[in-house]
Amino acid sequence: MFRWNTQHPSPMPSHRYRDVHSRVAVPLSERDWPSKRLTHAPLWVPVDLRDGNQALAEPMDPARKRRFFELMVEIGYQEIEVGYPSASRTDYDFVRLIAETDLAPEDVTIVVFTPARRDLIERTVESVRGITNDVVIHMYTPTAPLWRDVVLGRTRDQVKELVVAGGSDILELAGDLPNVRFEFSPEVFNLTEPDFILDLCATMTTLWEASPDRPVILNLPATVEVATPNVYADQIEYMHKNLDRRDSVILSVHPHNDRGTGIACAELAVLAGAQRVEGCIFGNGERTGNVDIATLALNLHAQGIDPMIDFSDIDRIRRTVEHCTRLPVHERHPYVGALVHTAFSGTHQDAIHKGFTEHRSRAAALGVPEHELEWQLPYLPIDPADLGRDYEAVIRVNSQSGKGGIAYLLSTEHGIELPRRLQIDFARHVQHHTDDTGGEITGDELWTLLQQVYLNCPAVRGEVLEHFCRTTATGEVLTFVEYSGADGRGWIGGRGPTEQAATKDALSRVDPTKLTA
Ligand SMILES: CC(=O)SCCNC(=O)CCNC(=O)[C@H](O)C(C)(C)COP(=O)(O)OP(=O)(O)OC[C@H]1O[C@@H](n2cnc3c(N)ncnc32)[C@H](O)[C@@H]1OP(=O)(O)O
Ligand SMILES: CC(C)C(=O)C(=O)O
Repeated sequence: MFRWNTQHPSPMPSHRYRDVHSRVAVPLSERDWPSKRLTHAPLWVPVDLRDGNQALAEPMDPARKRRFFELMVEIGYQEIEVGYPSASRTDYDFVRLIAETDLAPEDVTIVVFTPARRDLIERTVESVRGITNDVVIHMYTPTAPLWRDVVLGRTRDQVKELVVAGGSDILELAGDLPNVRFEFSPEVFNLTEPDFILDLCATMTTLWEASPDRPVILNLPATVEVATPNVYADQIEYMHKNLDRRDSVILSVHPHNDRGTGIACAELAVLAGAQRVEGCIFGNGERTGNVDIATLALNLHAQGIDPMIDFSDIDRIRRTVEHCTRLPVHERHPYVGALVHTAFSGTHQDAIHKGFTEHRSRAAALGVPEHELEWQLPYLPIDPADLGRDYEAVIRVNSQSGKGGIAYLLSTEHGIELPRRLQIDFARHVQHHTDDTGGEITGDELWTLLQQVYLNCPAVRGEVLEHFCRTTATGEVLTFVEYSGADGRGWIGGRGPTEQAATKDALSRVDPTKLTA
């Protein structure tokens, strides 16, 4: 039999790891999420100022925190985790700044984060005193077996006591503040026994008297991503179906990206019943990061669903985020990377070029502005213009490119539409050039090469077959003549202020002895 797979066992010690199903039970047997659809945006909660910040070698200074917060407000986030006020003076002072100024518009909810430790809870509650906005006090505790054993050194019952003690402290210190609500996160939810999570969540919603008017946020983090996204979706759907007081709970998720599938986890979790998603804009965060809530939002946009956040100037957002985190956003990062709307390869460029032409003529035929017309372009999942990008970088030419890309650059940057047969001829010259240099060739360099090859070359001898006139973006006219010479067919050009002058120039360079005009 044909041996089509010739891979060998690797020397990697994979036997050291256990699969997720032997680490945690996932009791869901009938699942609804696979047949559900995304129809609207969940409540997004950026945690860049807390979870993202705690992952930076150099945490944000007050000016950076403020700039980031202002950006989040400006683009539409309505609930923002602003810090871990008991952990550092910067975080505490930032919460006080919100209390003492009008930095936060009144409809923005402020979230502060605390562990279940009375001294730290006291400091947290102190930090939010005087804030008139809605406030969420977010308490977390490790609950997964490894964390119970190794980090806390407590049994399940003792962890429950810790959670109840923390929850009671919060209630005692902030329960009478009418603008304050509560959030609980069992840390490493995805590795904790489901019955324990249900027990802790029921205990907290009872203790905090969750009601539809004062719902409790239960945030179920994949603190460390350990399974395929369908497993997380099953875990979330199980909670969605079995949580106590479900109508008084806002079910939230907080995926990380250790396996590179944080986005899929969040999307499937929303299908499974999650209503709120915590993450970071462009995915900063511990290790491989928190889930990227910009990509999540734009994935909705690309499906025709309003993300409720304004990414229409994505490069300005990127620059601000890069400034605040001091981390660069990768060129291939979905939606925002410098190269994500660019095609270098010939067949893709050809398709995009044709797609733009079709788009323009469809818009004209329907009498609809191009930026309003339904988007159907090959290889471009969304219109870069929706994100404030122009079309300049959509096509870039190197040795992988073909005539379509070259023609596109000459057309968009120099206003000149080459006839198809000339495109084919010129593409051979460009290919030699890019093979020699090994690099990219810009629109201006293509223009220079075009002039070298056809306009600044010596005259030729041959018989004129056909000629084409083209007007450039600067108004100059170029005439290209196809001729048949001793070595076969070729092209040569001439230029002038008018068609007549350009044609006369071009024809004179084919065979001056036959010139009659
Ligand atoms: C998943 C997450 O993102 S969780 C957030 C993580 N973020 C941070 O840790 C950033 C800010 N943290 C800090 O500044 C500090 O760790 C502080 C101020 C919170 C505590 O500092 P320290 O008192 O010096 O404690 P340290 O950090 O060394 O150790 C943590 C202690 O808290 C315990 N602990 C950890 N999580 C929790 C929790 N959620 N609730 C209660 N206790 C906790 C640990 O078991 C350990 O206890 P031990 O000292 O008895 O062994
Ligand atoms: C405690 C929660 C919210 C968290 O940051 C995590 O698990 O990553």
